[in-house]
Order: sequence, then structure tokens, then C-alpha cells
Amino acid sequence: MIELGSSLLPFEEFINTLKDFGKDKYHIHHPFHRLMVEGKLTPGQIRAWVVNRFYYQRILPMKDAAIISNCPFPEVRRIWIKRILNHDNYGIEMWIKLGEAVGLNREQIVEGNVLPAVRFAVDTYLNLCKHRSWIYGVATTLTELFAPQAIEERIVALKDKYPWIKPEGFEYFEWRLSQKGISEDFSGTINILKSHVKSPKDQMECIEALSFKLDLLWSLLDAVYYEYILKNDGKTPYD
Ligand SMILES: O=C(O)c1cc(C(=O)O)c2c(n1)C(=O)C(=O)c1cc(C(=O)O)[nH]c1-2
Repeated sequence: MIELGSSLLPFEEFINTLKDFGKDKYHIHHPFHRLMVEGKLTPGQIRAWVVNRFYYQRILPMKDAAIISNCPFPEVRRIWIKRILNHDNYGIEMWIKLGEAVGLNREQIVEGNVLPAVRFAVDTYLNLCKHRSWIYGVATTLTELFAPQAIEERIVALKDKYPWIKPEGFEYFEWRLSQKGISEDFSGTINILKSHVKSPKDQMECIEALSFKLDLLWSLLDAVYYEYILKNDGKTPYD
């Protein structure tokens, strides 16, 4: 964890410190992600990831609603509510489309058999957004500092190395990489934090939040890696 002492870092320096802190801990370095981009996953393993990651996707608008419910500032809520509308209008359905493009049916995705460790990690995320400060909740999205590179790498690999995936499956990632995706969400986060993070205590909240979120994304892949790569010689119920 970063030690800030009792001083308030200037905003730019603060964000650079967070970038430095998180860059080696992001799930882009996880062995499951590396296997994916190297083209080494079986169709069953890709499907297992899509099903488990859907549990994260479906919780996103709920955690955003929890953040809004804790936030007393209309100008913040006005920005944040777009995240809920985006995921509920497009994101969730696009992830289901990805599931169908990799050969799952809707029920397998929506009623998916999610690993207990994934459920515990993602449910903890929702609970923290309910019970910690709204600044903490907003700051959990700072992993979006690193997301474009991971998504870019993933989409290139999925297209090149898994030709059996139907192209309509890539819409979700294309949307996240577009101006209306992470880029718009992330600039909202930065503007909010710039105006509202005013004390060393607020900055510590942001660091804790980023640290939790990095661990959550990592844990999700740990669970999938253990169950579907290490166990049963890599066989999955989706083969
Ligand atoms: O595929 C990825 O690597 C990745 C990472 C992240 C992230 O770092 O939080 C998000 C997403 N994707 C994503 O698609 C998404 O909608 C999203 C929302 C959030 C958030 O914190 O509210 N993170 C992410």
C-alpha cells in the first residue's frame, strides 16, 4: 500500500502515484489473461470465463446505484447515473451476445454456474460500495486507468486466435474502447475526484478503493484459472 503521510498530493501527482501503484497488479498480468492473449484457451475455458465474468457485469449497475445512494451531490449523481443507463441499456445485453457468440445459450449465461470465489469477490464489491463512502465507490473505478490496454489486447487476440468466435461477440469490447465507453466514464471519474478529493484521508480512501478493485479483478481470474485450467486437466463443463 502507498504511504501518503499527512500531506495532500497535488492531483496530477496523486493520479500518477495511483498509476504506478496499480500497473503491475492489474489483471492484464494474470496467467489466465496471458493464456487468453496467447491463444491457448480451449472453447470451454473461454466460455467458463464469459459465464463467470457475467456475474461481475451484472453487478456493475447495482454498485453504481449504491454509490449514487451514498452521494449528496447532484452534479456527481448526474454524471454517475450514465454508467447505470449504459450498462442496463447496452452493456449487459452485449455481454450476453458475447456469450452467444462463444456458443453458450442465454440461460447458461444468465443463470450461469458461477464459482463461489467469484460470487464472494463480486458480492464484496457491491457491499463495499453500499457501506463505504461514495468517494471510495467512485475511486474503485480507477482500474479504468488500465482497462483500455487489457481490452485492446483481448479483442485483438480473440479475433486472431479464436476464429470460431462469431464477430458479433466483439461488440461489447468495441463499445468499451469507443469514445462513449471507458474514455467518457473515466473522464467523469477524474473530474469528480479532482473536485471532491480534498484531504489526505480522501486520498487514502482512493488508494484503498483501487487496491481492493485490483484484488477483486485478480481474484476473479484466480478462481477461473484454478477451476478450469489447473483442475481436471483443463476440462470444463462447457467443452
Ligand atoms: O475487461 C476488462 O479488463 C475490464 C476491466 C474493468 C476494470 O478495470 O474495472 C472494467 C471493464 N472491463 C468493463 O468492461 C466495464 O464495464 C467496467 C466498469 C468498471 C467499473 O469500475 O465501474 N470497470 C470495468
